Amino acid sequence: MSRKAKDLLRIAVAQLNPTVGDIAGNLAKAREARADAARQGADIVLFTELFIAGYPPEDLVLKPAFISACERATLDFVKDTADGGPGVVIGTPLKRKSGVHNAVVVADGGKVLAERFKLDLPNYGEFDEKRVFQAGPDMPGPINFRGVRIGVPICEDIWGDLEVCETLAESGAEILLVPNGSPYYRGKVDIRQQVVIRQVIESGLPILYANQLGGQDELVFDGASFAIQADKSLAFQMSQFEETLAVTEWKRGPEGWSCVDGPMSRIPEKEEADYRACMLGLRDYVNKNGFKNVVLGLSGGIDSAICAALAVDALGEERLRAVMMPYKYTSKDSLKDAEDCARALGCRYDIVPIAEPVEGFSHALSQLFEGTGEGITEENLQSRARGTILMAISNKFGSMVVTTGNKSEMSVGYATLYGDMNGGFNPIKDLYKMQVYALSAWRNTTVPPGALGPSGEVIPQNIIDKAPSAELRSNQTDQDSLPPYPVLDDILECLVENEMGVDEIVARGHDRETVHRVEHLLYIAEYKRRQAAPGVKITRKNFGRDRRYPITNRFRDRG
Ligand SMILES: Nc1ncnc2c1ncn2[C@@H]1O[C@H](COP(=O)(O)OP(=O)(O)OC[C@H]2O[C@@H]([n+]3cccc(C(=O)O)c3)[C@H](O)[C@@H]2O)[C@@H](O)[C@H]1O
Ligand SMILES: Nc1ncnc2c1ncn2[C@@H]1O[C@H](COP(=O)(O)OP(=O)(O)OP(=O)(O)O)[C@@H](O)[C@H]1O
Ligand SMILES: NC(=O)CC[C@H](N)C(=O)O
Repeated sequence: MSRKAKDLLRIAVAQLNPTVGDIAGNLAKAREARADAARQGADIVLFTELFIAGYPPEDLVLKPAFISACERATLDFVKDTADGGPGVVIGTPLKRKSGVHNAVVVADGGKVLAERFKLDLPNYGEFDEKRVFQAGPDMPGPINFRGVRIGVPICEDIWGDLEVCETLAESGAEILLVPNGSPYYRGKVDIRQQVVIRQVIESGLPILYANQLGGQDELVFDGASFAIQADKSLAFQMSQFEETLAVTEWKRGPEGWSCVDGPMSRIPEKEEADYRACMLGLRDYVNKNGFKNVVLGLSGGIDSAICAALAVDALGEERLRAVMMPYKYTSKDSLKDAEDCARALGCRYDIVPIAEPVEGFSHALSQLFEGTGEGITEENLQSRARGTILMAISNKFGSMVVTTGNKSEMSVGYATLYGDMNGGFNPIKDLYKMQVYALSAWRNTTVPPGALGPSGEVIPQNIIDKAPSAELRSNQTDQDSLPPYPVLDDILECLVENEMGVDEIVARGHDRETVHRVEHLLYIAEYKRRQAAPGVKITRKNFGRDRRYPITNRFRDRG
């Protein structure tokens, strides 16, 4: 085993997929990774933020039993390092006199070399760390690891203004190892690199950034760990969306440490990245919650088609059951498109007509509803019959219902509560309709790495080309009720992601009345979103923790 580490250091980066709360499983994963790193001659293994607990543990941190179990597992892992193999930098919550901390333990030779506490607790967007953790009381100093002074800032410590990296450099650190739990949103890889480059400039030190992998409820941790040399160049790049361990080699020269060997993986472009995030988020939600398979309503429309493709890619064709539930408004085209889609994907396809349940409800209500005209109530009964059938299949076979509302629909409430909104998880909840089209067209030409589905046109072109329709009455299209999707999506992005004012949106060329209407629909659909299934976060601002609007809300922007 290499002990000559003064001028040469082999650092293994464990970009692994822990499960929140599975302390024993996470410890086993850490052990396996360390054994692998040892075989590859590593001196030290860098794990990601709170690896033993899984990130983010949220209010589990408030449970003393959870905290002590994490510390016990961490100390077991520390003992392992007595074998003379690699040392470790491992994240765990720790309760100390100063409170419960988001911490890192650095260990070698069977002993704890140092504990470090996160100073900057993120408390915005999806993060709530001030709720459960105490910030570290002191600026951290470097840790002597086999003669090398390493600094260990923890995730947000490199994002804020606390100058943790600079202070570490001033107190003699030679290299910075940063464990992260940094969730995906579109374009995040570039943002992280800019953040790290800024810290490299301020500290003059090379920075190794290790990120978690995997889905955790609404969040997807995309890995893509990397390092930036002291000269600001990219030293190595690990793959995105893949669980992997890489051993990197670092040399000490007259100018300090530099990375001389490490992987240089490709980072996917926009559509591929979003698609793979949705796929990984769905896969981990289903697997980590113990579902053997999933079920969805396949209508012949684009939303359910892309969800079916994502489910097959995430889980394999044998784990998806697609159900067409026709009624008198279902067109021949829809029947054919749904069947073609299921056939192209190779999944199970069943047809369960809903005429009987819908007419049964109508019959049961006929006296009560006497003298009223037909309208949205009758339309929603179709949707609720479908939702009930899917939940029955779920109960009978243990399949989780995948729900299929895109972000445009979820924004304006264009979905039926206890109907098509039924379901456990929504892989496209944070994709606007136009993005659903873009990703569908992209998937028809490309099978992403890690996808279990087939190649070719898995979403029949007719589904992409035809006008979207809920088919709840004759000749209905979405555009009867909503502005054209390119217009709607742009207005929504302005309102939701950018919090823009109505005047500003109108100045982009939108009709004022349309903007007011969309704003109103967005506000009055809050009650639906509060009852909606969770789904994968893809944008900077999703409808989960990122956006917390009141349901009861009379504010309207009238300039
Ligand atoms: N602030 C509030 N807090 C709590 N509850 C509130 C509420 N406002 C209304 N409600 C309740 O919500 C009910 C209305 O919501 P809901 O029953 O969902 O019905 P609603 O939103 O009126 O209608 C569903 C809409 O989704 C559209 N759509 C589009 C695409 C597909 C599908 C499909 O189903 O396949 C449907 C459909 O065309 C229609 O415009 C009210 O009757 C009231 O009980
Ligand atoms: N005939 C049907 N058979 C099975 N499921 C259906 C049927 N109609 C609607 N659904 C379910 O309800 C969901 C909502 O319908 P919606 O019309 O919004 O989406 P879509 O049909 O997938 O796409 P599009 O809006 O492009 O037509 C569908 O995605 C599907 O899961
Ligand atoms: N876990 C953290 O502290 C992450 C915060 C950081 N801003 C990120 O998104 O990467």
